[in-house]
Amino acid sequence: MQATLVVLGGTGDLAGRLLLPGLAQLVQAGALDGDVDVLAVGRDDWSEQEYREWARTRLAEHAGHVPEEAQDRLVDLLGYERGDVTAPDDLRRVLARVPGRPVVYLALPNTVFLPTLEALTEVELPEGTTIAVEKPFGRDEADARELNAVLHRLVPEERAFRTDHFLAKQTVLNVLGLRFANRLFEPVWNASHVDRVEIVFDETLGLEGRAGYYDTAGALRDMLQNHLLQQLALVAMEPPNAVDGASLSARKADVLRAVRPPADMARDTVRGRYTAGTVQGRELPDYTSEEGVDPARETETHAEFTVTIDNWRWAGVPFRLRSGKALGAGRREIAIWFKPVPHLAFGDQQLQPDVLRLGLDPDHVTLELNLNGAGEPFDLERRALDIDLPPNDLSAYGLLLREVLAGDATLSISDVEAEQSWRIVEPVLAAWSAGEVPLREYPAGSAGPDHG
Ligand SMILES: NC(=O)C1=CN([C@@H]2O[C@H](COP(=O)(O)OP(=O)(O)OC[C@H]3O[C@@H](n4cnc5c(N)ncnc54)[C@H](OP(=O)(O)O)[C@@H]3O)[C@@H](O)[C@H]2O)C=CC1
Ligand SMILES: O=C1O[C@H](COP(=O)(O)O)[C@@H](O)[C@H](O)[C@H]1O
Repeated sequence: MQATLVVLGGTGDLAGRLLLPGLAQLVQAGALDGDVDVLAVGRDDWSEQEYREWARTRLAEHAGHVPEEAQDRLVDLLGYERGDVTAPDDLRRVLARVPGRPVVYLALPNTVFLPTLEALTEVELPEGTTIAVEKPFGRDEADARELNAVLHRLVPEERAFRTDHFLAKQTVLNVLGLRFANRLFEPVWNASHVDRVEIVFDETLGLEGRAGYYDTAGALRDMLQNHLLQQLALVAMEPPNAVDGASLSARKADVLRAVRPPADMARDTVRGRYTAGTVQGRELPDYTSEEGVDPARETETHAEFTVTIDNWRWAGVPFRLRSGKALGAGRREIAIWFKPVPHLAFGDQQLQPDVLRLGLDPDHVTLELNLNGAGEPFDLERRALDIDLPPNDLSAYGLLLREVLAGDATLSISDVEAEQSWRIVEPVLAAWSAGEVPLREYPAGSAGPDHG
């Protein structure tokens, strides 16, 4: 059946930088042929032609790898409607233009999700409507509960998608293959053998003109509440009986329920904000002087916390999650640090324990081991087994959009997962807004805030 992807927030950064390029890849792969068109909704007073010009420029900038002919075919599929997505009359007018099944995609700031979904309750939705909501799913746990309640009034859970494009990244998907398609790792994947887990996504990018969304979100809500906790869930969950939406969501929800929020906020959490500096040759201004930023909000651009998991498999193992913007190096990985051997028969050599690193962008797996070195046979050396993962044909957003359009929830987050993730983050938000943890400044281009 013909579907129309209705992108609410169709003039935003996400739409231009990631959704349109993902769609162009799907056009090139023949995955949209004749079945899907796209209707963008924004507040700019643009004609369809003007929107198409904007889209063409964004595609030239961000989809250079997709042949121009496929970009042109996507541009031909694009429609545009001006409207306020929180106004039922505007939404009614937009949906009246949609032939067939609408797939309504909320590419909006998280503060606009609730008024938009409430406005949709006043519109008669066509049979088979799907609704996809970006991350972070709301502002806090109460907001997420309310969003879930409204969403369930609009569509059944199987047609409600809470998207998280990290679930469509090669390395993140590969956590499943590595853990559950190999015999090797699962027997040591527990507190008896694992010392600690780090999930790090450091970015060299700064604000990039996104104050409208980011300055009221901050790094904790933008990255840790969703992308990083989802990675934790995949690393720590019990084996699913199948790789499908229902099984994965159930296992992820179980482990998220068992996560104990940071115990001591001053010790277990770090928040930081970048000042002016140079990142890989590019000058970045102080975050507070970026257009649209209100310094009084004290928005963090770097967030870090350590949690433990109250279950048999993981009791006592710290999971450290960290993400920041404008950092000097883009360390992006899940690192599983194993415990030292119980007895080292090689004299007093000081050895690092084994570590398994699952690297993101570029995607690779590295297993660092202690092995015989050159020269003296029993002088051990650190060696790495390194595997580059082949790039996916589709970007994370290409894959995610394909799944959403097909109604496949494998890469979606369930209502429970969204609420549980807020339950974990909420005490940190409360402690930070009560000033219990200092906001540490770090120069753009540095390694991040000094933990003091
Ligand atoms: N940008 C990114 O790299 C990524 C973003 N995301 C998620 O995507 C979502 C959007 O982020 P992003 O695109 O960066 O934010 P932007 O601020 O760039 O875009 C938000 C869009 O929503 C529109 N909008 C806001 N309120 C209304 C309204 N009442 N009626 C109509 N349109 C409205 C804005 O229009 P206007 O310009 O008129 O304000 C703008 O087009 C967020 O939830 C974010 O977490 C997820 C992954 C990556
Ligand atoms: O969701 C988001 O993700 C991006 C990082 O993901 P990437 O795939 O673009 O590397 C982050 O920059 C952004 O702030 C956040 O909203």
